[in-house]
Amino acid sequence: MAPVTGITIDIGEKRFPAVAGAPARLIYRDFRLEVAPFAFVVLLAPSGLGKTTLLNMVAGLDRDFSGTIRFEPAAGAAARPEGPRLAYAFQSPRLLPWRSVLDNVALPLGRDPAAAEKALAMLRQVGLEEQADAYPERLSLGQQRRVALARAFAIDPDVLLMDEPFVSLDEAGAARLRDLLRRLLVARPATVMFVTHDSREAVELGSRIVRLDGAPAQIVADVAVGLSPQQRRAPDAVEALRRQVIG
Ligand SMILES: Nc1ncnc2c1ncn2[C@@H]1O[C@H](COP(=O)(O)OP(=O)(O)OP(=O)(O)O)[C@@H](O)[C@H]1O
Repeated sequence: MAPVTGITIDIGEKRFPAVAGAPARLIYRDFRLEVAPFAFVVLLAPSGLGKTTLLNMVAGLDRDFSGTIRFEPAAGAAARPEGPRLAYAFQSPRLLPWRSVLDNVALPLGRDPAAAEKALAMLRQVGLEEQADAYPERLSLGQQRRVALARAFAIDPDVLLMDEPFVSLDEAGAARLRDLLRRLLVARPATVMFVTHDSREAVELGSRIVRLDGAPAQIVADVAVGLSPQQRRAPDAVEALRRQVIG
């Protein structure tokens, strides 16, 4: 099993300079968040607050900030010499339109000789084996999001970063994808940071919900979710916790 890692985020300052008429923006100052190995942390915040910016910094895509992001293997596990395996599911599925569904899933596996076989096994798990040779444009948005999940899990990630991966779906479609995500994580546990502005989605998925607000962004609520899988399906329990989170 993957040496699932914890994440210690310590941001001194993150700002965006002024561009074309828009003023400079201070997004984070003295921001600290520790994510335990195997946690499913949901970051809940209104639009434009800096959630995507935070994931980009954790992913190493944005290094223009002061502070540190550290990954530490779970107790007893050895760190990978090459660093943790990170998967990032973006807000839009970001599939390559000129590659087949299978090739899109196989892409992060690089030169692994078993890449095609592994990608097909992942597609089977997300229920899209029959679409392996299709091109992404032929798929519905829900199916494209499934392919994006298959691609994220194909590398057996230690850390999974997810930026509103289920937006723009109808509620039934989003619920099916949440179920699928839960099943995939049972098979391959990972440390998850999941961004959403949907408090119900947060309660249904998270083991911990961190709500951000203000500018610069601060943690205004940090709630451990102690619901059993059955309770998560009970509207009353979900609603009670949702109210606790949004205050
Ligand atoms: N490259 C950039 N240059 C300047 N400003 C930026 C840049 N990227 C983001 N911003 C600004 O920083 C703020 C935070 O952006 P971010 O995308 O992290 O928000 P978010 O919380 O993820 O919002 P959303 O839910 O709408 O995606 C926004 O006001 C955005 O306009």
